[in-house]
Amino acid sequence: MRIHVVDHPLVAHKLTTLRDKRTDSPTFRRLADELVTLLAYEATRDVRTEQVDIDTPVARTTGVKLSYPRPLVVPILRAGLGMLDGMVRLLPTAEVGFLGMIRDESTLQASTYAARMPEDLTGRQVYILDPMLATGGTLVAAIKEMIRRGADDITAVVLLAAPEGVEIMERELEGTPVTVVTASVDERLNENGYIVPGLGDAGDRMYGQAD
Ligand SMILES: O=P(O)(O)OC[C@H]1O[C@H](OP(=O)(O)OP(=O)(O)O)[C@H](O)[C@@H]1O
Ligand SMILES: O=c1cc[nH]c(=O)[nH]1
Ligand SMILES: [Mg+2]
Repeated sequence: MRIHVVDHPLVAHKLTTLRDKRTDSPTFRRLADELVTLLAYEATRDVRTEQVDIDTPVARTTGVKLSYPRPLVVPILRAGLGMLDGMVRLLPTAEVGFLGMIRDESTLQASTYAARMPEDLTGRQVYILDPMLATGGTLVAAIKEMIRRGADDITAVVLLAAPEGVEIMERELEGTPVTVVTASVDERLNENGYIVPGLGDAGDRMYGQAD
C-alpha cells in the first residue's frame, strides 16, 4: 500500500476551515467538494489513457484520452457522497458505484448495508471516496470487497487519516495494489475512535445527525 499526503497551501487552507466547528453544513459541503478536486488531481496521476489522433484547426496531432474500461468511482455513504461531484468533475467518463457502510459507534466495527456496482471489476481502476480513515475498519472492508470483485488498481481518496488507521491498512492490505491519497495524517484517535484534531463526524457535519 502507498500513501500520498497532498502538501499544498490551498489544501491546507480549505482543510483548516473544514475542521473549524463554526463552519456550517453548506460551507462544509462546498469545501469538501473543492478539496476532493484538489486531491483527485493527485489521485488520478496514474489513470489509464490511450493515444488518440486529432485535427486541430492548424495540424494533425496525437493526444490522449481516458481509456476503456472506464474507471469506477465508489463513494462510501453517507459522507463519501459529498465527495462524488468533485471527483467526477475531473473524471467525466467514470462509472459510479455505491457502498453504504456504517461504523457501530460503540464497537467501532464497520458493516455494509448497501452495495450497487458491477460484480466483475476485473481490469478496472477503482477510486473509493470517504472523508475519514479512522480505525480503518470501513476502508479495509471496502477495499477487500473491490479486490474480491477483481479490481487490480484501487485508490482511496480520504480527506483525513489517523496514523492508527493507516497502520491497520498497511497490515491488512500488504502486497495489494492500493494507494491512499489524503490531505492530512492527523495526530491520533481518541478513546471514542474519532480523529484528533480531525473535524468531528463528517456525515453529521455534511447532512445532519442521522440518529
Ligand atoms: O475508519 P473507521 O473507524 O471505520 O471510520 C470511518 C468511517 O466512519 C464514518 O462513517 P459513519 O459510520 O459515521 O457513517 P456516515 O457517513 O453515514 O455518517 C466515515 O465516513 C467513515 O466511513
Ligand atoms: O473522526 C471521525 C472518525 C470516524 N468518522 C468520522 O466521521 N469522524
Ligand atoms: Mg457518521
